[in-house]
Amino acid sequence: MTILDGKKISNDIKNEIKAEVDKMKANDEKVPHLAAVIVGNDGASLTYVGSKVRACERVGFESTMVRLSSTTSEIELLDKIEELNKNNDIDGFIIQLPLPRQINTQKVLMAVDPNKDVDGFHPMNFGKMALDMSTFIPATPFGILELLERYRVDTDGKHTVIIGRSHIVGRPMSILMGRKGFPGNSTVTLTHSHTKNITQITSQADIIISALGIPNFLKAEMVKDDAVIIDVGISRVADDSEKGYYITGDVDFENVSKKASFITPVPGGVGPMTIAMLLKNTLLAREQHRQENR
Ligand SMILES: Nc1nc(=O)c2c([nH]1)NC[C@@H]1CN(c3ccc(C(=O)N[C@@H](CCC(=O)O)C(=O)O)cc3)C=[N+]21
Repeated sequence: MTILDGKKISNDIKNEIKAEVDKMKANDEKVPHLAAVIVGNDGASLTYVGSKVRACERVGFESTMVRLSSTTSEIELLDKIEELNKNNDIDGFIIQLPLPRQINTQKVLMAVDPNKDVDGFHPMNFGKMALDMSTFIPATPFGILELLERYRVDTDGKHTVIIGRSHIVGRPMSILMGRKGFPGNSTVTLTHSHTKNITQITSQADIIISALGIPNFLKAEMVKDDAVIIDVGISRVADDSEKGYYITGDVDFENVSKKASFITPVPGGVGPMTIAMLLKNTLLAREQHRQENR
């Protein structure tokens, strides 16, 4: 059994990006600039955005955190997005999800300039991804592909079962794993809350990608020998530690890891990869903007 070490790989990627940024600096070129918009003060969201900003600093990117109150109206957020769209200094930006109830998420994601949409959530970019055109691939799916690639996990002709059909992970992942190429060429089954007999389906999977958010959902009995297990779940479970919680995935790691050929841990698996790939998309955005001379 091999642990897919997202912490290590994300560090390697950050070092590669930093080397690119150092070259830009040596040539007196503008470095990539990422902005992150956060509405409200949900603890988990703040932690993630904080990690993104710190990652920018680590690789030498400029970063801007835009904090808006939880009572921000949709119009106010759309105005902010327009400002970021027009600001030539910003190469890419993200709107941290979930958004408060008064704001229509679809409307907001459509307002982001597709050329700055480093999350890859705009329908134009999602469509390009589905059509194999070059675009920003959403950071979490992109991170999973990168892990599979760097560990040379064979996906060709394999049966990949995805648990969860979210717009951010499950749905794009189902498209990416079925695309031509490597990683890809899988036969994909997308399962969700209305799926019947899920154990029967997961038991036949060569690769399982779980993006559900239910601790200990995937148990050893649901997995065949030598399966590849990608755990995208991140749940906070209350405990009496200093933090007041611990982080766990969807997978019963202790027992499932005994059967798996490859498995991602939580923390230290897909999470850190998400951050690294957001940086990679921002670098890509800068390169595109440089070619347009700005
Ligand atoms: N517009 C938008 N883009 C996102 O990419 C986005 C989002 N909204 N909303 C929420 C999810 C979640 N997400 C994570 C990023 C890093 C870790 C991460 O670094 N996890 C660490 C542990 C972090 C901890 O200790 O809490 C790990 O797994 O090792 C996790 C989750 C990005 N998301």
